[in-house]
Amino acid sequence: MFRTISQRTRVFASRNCLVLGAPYKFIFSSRMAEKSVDFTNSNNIESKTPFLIGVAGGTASGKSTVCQRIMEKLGQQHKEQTERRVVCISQDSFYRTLAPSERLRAERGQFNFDHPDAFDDKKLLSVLRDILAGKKVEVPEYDYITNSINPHRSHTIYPADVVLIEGILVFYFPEVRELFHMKLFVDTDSDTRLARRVPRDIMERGRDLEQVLNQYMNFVKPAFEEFCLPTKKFADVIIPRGADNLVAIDLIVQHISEYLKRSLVDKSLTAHEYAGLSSSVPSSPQRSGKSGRPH
Ligand SMILES: Nc1ncnc2c1ncn2[C@@H]1O[C@H](COP(=O)(O)OP(=O)(O)O)[C@@H](O)[C@H]1O
Ligand SMILES: O=c1ccn([C@@H]2O[C@H](COP(=O)(O)O)[C@@H](O)[C@H]2O)c(=O)[nH]1
Repeated sequence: MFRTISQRTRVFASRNCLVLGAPYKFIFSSRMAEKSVDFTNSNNIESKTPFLIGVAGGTASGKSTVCQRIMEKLGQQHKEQTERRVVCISQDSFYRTLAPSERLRAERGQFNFDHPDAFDDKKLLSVLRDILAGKKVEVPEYDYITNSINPHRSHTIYPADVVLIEGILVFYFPEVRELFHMKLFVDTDSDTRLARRVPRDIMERGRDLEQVLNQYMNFVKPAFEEFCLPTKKFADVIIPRGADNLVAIDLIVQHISEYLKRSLVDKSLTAHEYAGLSSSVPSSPQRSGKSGRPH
């Protein structure tokens, strides 16, 4: 059911996913591989779809840091935006605009930003579809201090070969989840995540200790258990300890590099065809229609 790629790394493999840990052997599951997305661009010409990688995990698990490490190792971090072959987008850019009453609640720390309803999943879906169609897209910048989209700034995402989308609930919405060619789940224990979130939210997101802890206990922790953690089962690869797991990051980088190399040599290679190269296992639950929402 699994294809053995190398004998160097131990992988704890369940039927449908990998847990990348310490030494033994590296096994690829076809769940990384079975997406078929055929799109045409606005000129009705079939365009090459980028390889879309979803990166989920609890708050402060290290999703952005893992993506940053991947970009660095692929030498993409310091390239001009228009030159990048790998780009990264945050699901936080797709928080929805709050109604005035919700805004007041948010200011008092009484709005649940960890619930799926806090996101504009339709907009996320439409942007991802445009990306898969090879289009240039504008992604809003989210301001955690004002709890709203920054009206003065957005980021242009130019067509790239590989697109990483990171966020707490990127595997929650079935239509979004089904677009990914590869799904990673950053699995960092809750104590470590809270210990990282507290200083981050105080230093970078304009909160005080009491606000951070209240929000965590009232919303973040229960929503993680109800909405985020159940989506771990959709992951192809689970990364314990996040960015500390250099072995896992190297393996993922190796996989992406291979795709980048092959797509340079063979310009007509699609993300799906590449994914198919490592495929030999039956459909994932969502493709065989056995699963919808994760809980
Ligand atoms: N492996 C690590 N060791 C120490 N600090 C880390 C590590 N990974 C992330 N952090 C820090 O923890 C905080 C949250 O990390 P981040 O990558 O932004 O998580 P997420 O994107 O999942 O919210 C940041 O301040 C980051 O610098
Ligand atoms: O206005 C906001 C919007 C979001 N949050 C919190 O952010 C995290 C998600 O971001 P991570 O980088 O994955 O931590 C989520 O847990 C929200 O609670 C916020 O506090 N305020």
